[in-house]
Amino acid sequence: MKLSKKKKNKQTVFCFNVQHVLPKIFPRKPRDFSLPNSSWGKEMMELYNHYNRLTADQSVYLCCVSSGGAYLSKIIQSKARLFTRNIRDPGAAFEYVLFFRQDKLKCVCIFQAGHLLEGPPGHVHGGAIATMIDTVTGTHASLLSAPVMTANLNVNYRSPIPLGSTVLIESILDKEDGRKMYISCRVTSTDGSKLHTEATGNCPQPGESSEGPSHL
Ligand SMILES: CCCCCCCCCCCCCCCC(=O)SCCNC(=O)CCNC(=O)[C@H](O)C(C)(C)COP(=O)(O)OP(=O)(O)OC[C@H]1O[C@@H](n2cnc3c(N)ncnc32)[C@H](O)[C@@H]1OP(=O)(O)O
Repeated sequence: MKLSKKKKNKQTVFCFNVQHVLPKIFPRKPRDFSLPNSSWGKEMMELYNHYNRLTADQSVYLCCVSSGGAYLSKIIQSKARLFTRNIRDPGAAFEYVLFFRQDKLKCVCIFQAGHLLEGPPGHVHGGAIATMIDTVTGTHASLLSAPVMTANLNVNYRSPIPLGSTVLIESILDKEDGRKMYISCRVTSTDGSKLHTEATGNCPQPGESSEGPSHL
């Protein structure tokens, strides 16, 4: 993948290490699902290496175990898994890694869509795309403040994503208004030439009276 000079300059600021945040949230050392595995295609690897080079350390995150809410039964709590990381077969479903700019105003996610995510024949299911957008906007908003819940997500599907392909999901903070964070997101081909999906989300920090994201 060739990156234009302009794009390179823009991307050199992605250097926030999400792992620094994790110990506060997850008491056990999680398996890092964002590390490369044998299912990652050439494009996914090249992009990963590109963004990783811009970081001082490995700027990757993700764990599959959810700590679960106190209201859950012990059985459900022990079996709870982060939805996007609950399929152990590498490459079968959601393969992704997130990078954040140091000021946290922008985030980029490299996403390779596996064969279990089929919707229309040969293409990715709209719910799977929305799941990834929700993951990116929700994680982005959580890093900006504190764990959030998605209150509203508007998704416009512009062109289908071929199954097995790698795409970029980029989010930016549009506006912060008290507890509410407005984040917009674009899913594009890796060279940015094709727009697949656009979305806007409102992710407030839950108020004291609401249940809140106890799993984070
Ligand atoms: C720390 C680093 C961590 C990093 C590592 C993270 C790891 C993690 C990885 C996984 C990342 C996955 C991320 C998934 C994110 C979900 O998928 S969350 C699951 C889906 N969402 C839900 O289930 C939320 C259900 N809804 C609710 O619980 C409550 O409605 C909410 C959203 C918490 C808000 O309730 P509340 O706190 O009582 O707030 P409320 O006063 O009603 O409203 C607050 C403000 O938001 C506005 N609002 C409320 N609802 C709406 C709406 N639907 N539309 C527009 N505005 C609304 C209100 O108008 C209000 O505005 P103001 O009046 O203040 O101007």
